[in-house]
Amino acid sequence: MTEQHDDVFEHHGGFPKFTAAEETENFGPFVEQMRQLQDLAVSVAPPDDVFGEARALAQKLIDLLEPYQVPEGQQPAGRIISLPGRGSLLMLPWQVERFDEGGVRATGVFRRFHLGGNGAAHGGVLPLAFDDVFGMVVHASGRPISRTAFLHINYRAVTPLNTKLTVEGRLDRIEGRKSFVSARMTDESGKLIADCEALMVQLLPGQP
Ligand SMILES: CCCCCCCC/C=C\CCCCCCCC(=O)SCCNC(=O)CCNC(=O)[C@H](O)C(C)(C)COP(=O)(O)OP(=O)(O)OC[C@H]1O[C@@H](n2cnc3c(N)ncnc32)[C@H](O)[C@@H]1OP(=O)(O)O
Repeated sequence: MTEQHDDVFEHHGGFPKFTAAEETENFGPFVEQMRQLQDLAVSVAPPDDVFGEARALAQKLIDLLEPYQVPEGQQPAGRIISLPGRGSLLMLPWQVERFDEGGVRATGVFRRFHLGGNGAAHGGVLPLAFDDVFGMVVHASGRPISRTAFLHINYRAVTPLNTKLTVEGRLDRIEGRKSFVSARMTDESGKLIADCEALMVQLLPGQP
């Protein structure tokens, strides 16, 4: 943690105390355009001079945005719960539909960017989806921010791309610092795609 962080944030455990950010006119559409670019970057095969043009345009974007970097917790990305993936490019572009003590439900699709093989989502993106939902489950149930100690996934069926899926997660039980959580990923017919159990451990003061 830098001195700058200490000035700006109240801490709990090793995490800064995050606050929600306001949605603005251009940020959400910008994130969606960046996602479209990610999908295209992994799915196009143009002549090399087209990549040359793309590089030049990308460099313009980098030059435009680079002066505006801020410390963790001050950027809108990841802090706007009304946006898919809370506006974070790392998170899946899913929309939170329920966020309360009874649990968290998010719906969305895996896109071309998430392709593993043979038209299915990469197995590594499912833990990302579940882990983020569990972070929100802990937050929504009023528990202190915790870190994932273990996360166990059962892949029950091939995970399709471009198909609306739902993840529902909840807090099952609490033992001191330990929150035991579970979640299910289903398709619109209710078919189980994957289920997951995890242990989230509340951080002690000073723990990173
Ligand atoms: C923003 C605002 C606007 C919108 C609102 C949105 C809100 C959204 C909020 C947020 C969403 C996003 C949040 C994302 C969250 C993601 C979380 C992560 O992915 S964190 C990264 C991955 N995880 C790590 O890096 C952990 C690394 N490990 C550790 O740091 C330690 O191992 C830790 C803290 C987990 C435990 O270590 P110790 O030393 O503090 O404690 P010990 O004594 O080892 O464990 C405590 C108890 O837990 C059990 N335990 C620990 N690990 C276990 C394991 N792997 N399996 C079983 N039991 C385990 C132990 O046996 C012990 O149990 P006994 O108290 O004895 O009963």
